[in-house]
Amino acid sequence: MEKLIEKASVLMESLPYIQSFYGKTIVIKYGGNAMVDEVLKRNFALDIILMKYIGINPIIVHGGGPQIGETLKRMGKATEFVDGMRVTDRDTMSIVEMVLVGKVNKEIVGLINQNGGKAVGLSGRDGQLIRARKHYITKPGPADKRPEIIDIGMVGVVDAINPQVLDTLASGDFIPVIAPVGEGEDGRAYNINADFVAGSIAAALKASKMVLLTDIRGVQDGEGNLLTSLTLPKVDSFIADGTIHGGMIPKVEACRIALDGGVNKVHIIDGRMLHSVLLEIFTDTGIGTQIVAGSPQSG
Ligand SMILES: Nc1ncnc2c1ncn2[C@@H]1O[C@H](COP(=O)(O)OP(=O)(O)O)[C@@H](O)[C@H]1O
Ligand SMILES: CC(=O)N[C@@H](CCC(=O)OP(=O)(O)O)C(=O)O
Repeated sequence: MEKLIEKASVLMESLPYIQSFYGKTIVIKYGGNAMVDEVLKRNFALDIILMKYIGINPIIVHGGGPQIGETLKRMGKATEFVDGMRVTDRDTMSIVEMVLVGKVNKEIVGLINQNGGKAVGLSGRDGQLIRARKHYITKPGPADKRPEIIDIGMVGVVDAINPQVLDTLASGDFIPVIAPVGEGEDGRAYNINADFVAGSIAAALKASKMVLLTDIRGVQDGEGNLLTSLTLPKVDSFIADGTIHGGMIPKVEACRIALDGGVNKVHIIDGRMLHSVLLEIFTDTGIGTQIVAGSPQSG
């Protein structure tokens, strides 16, 4: 009996959160490194279905970096990253699109639909959802020289988001699942880091929350301690001293884009933990790292 009462109190703990998120949009970025095994993937799908059934509007943006890497390796194609971005020549771009749109996207859509949800897969090229422009990396040159500009091929940054297609899907009770491929003015496909896509979509929709699922507990300090809350000025100093590096940089930058765009709350959490999305959204304690705007003084 006590166990049953315990169950009821767990449900009750979620009531204020269900009330406050009812009818609201939450953008969830599902990183390729968090798609570890079949049980995790199925439970991620179930979490999203539950959110939808209780009246939240979840929007999924997925990655697939490791999955792209595996396919490129099988095809004997080398891959290189500059500042966390995959150098993407024309051949690589068609493989990126094939893996993200044709494989990873369809797998997530399939899992949600098999378990009773209504998911629709999209790439940023569908319904002009993501307009991209070419991304160049700029490195400071020697004191008296101009900065060095590095061309990394068909890598894009988000130029504009057209949320019309997402609004249409939400009004039909569908769950949009978005692959991070955008289309340029030249009509070509561009490979965009999925964190940036999530941040830009959350900002365009003025989402109530954005949650980035990754393969680590959250942002850690130099000693490896989990930081439960972090301000943007502190993020800047952690990037400057190298505490935040590699794949964590696009995540915190995506949080900045979302916060600047009016998103209320942004979180980086461990997607390898079962039901991590639900724990973040529906419990008093939450998990992972919350990033807040903060003032330069507040650290
Ligand atoms: N300060 C930091 N705190 C936590 N992780 C960090 C930090 N700096 C760099 N990282 C790295 O960022 C990684 C997450 O980025 P990434 O592997 O690109 O994830 P995803 O595939 O989910 O997008 C972590 O596994 C970790 O190695
Ligand atoms: C430009 C760039 O690097 N794009 C990424 C897109 C996929 C992605 O972001 O996947 P994760 O979230 O799983 O890392 C890539 O090619 O790997």
